[in-house]
Amino acid sequence: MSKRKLSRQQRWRVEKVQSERAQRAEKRDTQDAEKLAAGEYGAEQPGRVMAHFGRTLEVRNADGVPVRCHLRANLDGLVTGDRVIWRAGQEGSGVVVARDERASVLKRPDARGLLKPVAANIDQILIVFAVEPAPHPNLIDRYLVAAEATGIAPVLVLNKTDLLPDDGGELGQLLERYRHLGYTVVRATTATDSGLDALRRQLEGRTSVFVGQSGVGKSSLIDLLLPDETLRIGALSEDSRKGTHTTTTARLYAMRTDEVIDGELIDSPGIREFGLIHLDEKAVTDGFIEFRPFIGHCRFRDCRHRAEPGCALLEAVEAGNIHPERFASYRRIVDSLNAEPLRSRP
Ligand SMILES: Nc1nc2c(ncn2[C@@H]2O[C@H](COP(=O)(O)OP(=O)(O)OP(=O)(O)O)[C@@H](O)[C@H]2O)c(=O)[nH]1
Ligand SMILES: [Zn+2]
Repeated sequence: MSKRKLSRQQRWRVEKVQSERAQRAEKRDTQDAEKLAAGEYGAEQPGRVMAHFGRTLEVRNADGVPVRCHLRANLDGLVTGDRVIWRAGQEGSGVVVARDERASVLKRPDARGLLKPVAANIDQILIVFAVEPAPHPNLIDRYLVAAEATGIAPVLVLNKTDLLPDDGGELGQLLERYRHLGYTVVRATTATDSGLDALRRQLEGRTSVFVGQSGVGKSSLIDLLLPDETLRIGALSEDSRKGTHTTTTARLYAMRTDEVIDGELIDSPGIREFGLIHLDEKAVTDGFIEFRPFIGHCRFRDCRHRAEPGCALLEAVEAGNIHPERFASYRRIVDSLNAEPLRSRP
């Protein structure tokens, strides 16, 4: 039912229910504090947030078992991937009492365009490309720049290598260029049994997210990496029954071999759509990692690296130290930011 169609009385009831709910939550928090003081909770132990639904969290304990927890009143803004300290209560639930320092945070714009953390402690962003659909020339650079701005290491994953010509084709050469820049490049295919071996090695011991254009095979890869698919989908549909936003809630999944966790994925539709919005010109320049030795060496301090005399970047392109296609790509990305001021505004 649309909100506009609610009668005044219905609206009043909705507000009443909401305020009662808020009061109950507040009361629960007070009770928690009392229980904590009274020693009704177990010892402090480490855990990791697998998912969050308002003030309820799913926290994975040290043995990898999920526990429903709620938040202590003074803790707010926990996100999937956060490492926390929690204490077990009765009936298999618990309370989160503290959050560890975050090693990294992935942010996304909310409905109003404000950047909000959606996941924490991610070790690498896997940028997935495919032989088919072939990436648009600037696309890899756009993803790399966006990843560099987060401080989280990007990894290029070329998927569908079964479709690659024997000589590797243009795409093979392109990826060599990125490897030369220092980026990790991994090849994958879901078409053969050993097609994910290199990818699995790259995922081992790390927390990763998959991003990339539609159709490159993210779902196919994730489904193979997390074969317990019913569990995964089951968890998602359970969330939607409770009325939480499955489209925005990120979830942490453990990849296991013989019950041992050997890597973790954080996934949500929003994270998969990760892209270049919200960057300014400086962030784009900084995101081209091979530019770094030359930044600050232009004759003019406010050089925009267009046609200025004594531009260290242009000279580096001339000298063959910056690939002309990367530089052209840089230009195009900066121009697109200027052309879309609304999208680049935080
Ligand atoms: N030949 C080949 N096809 C693949 C491979 N991996 C995935 N595909 C196919 O590519 C198509 C798209 O795969 P998806 O997994 O849906 O891609 P996605 O990135 O999740 O796409 P969105 O959900 O739109 O973001 C499907 O038809 C897959 O079967 C591969 O390694 N080789
Ligand atoms: Zn310059």
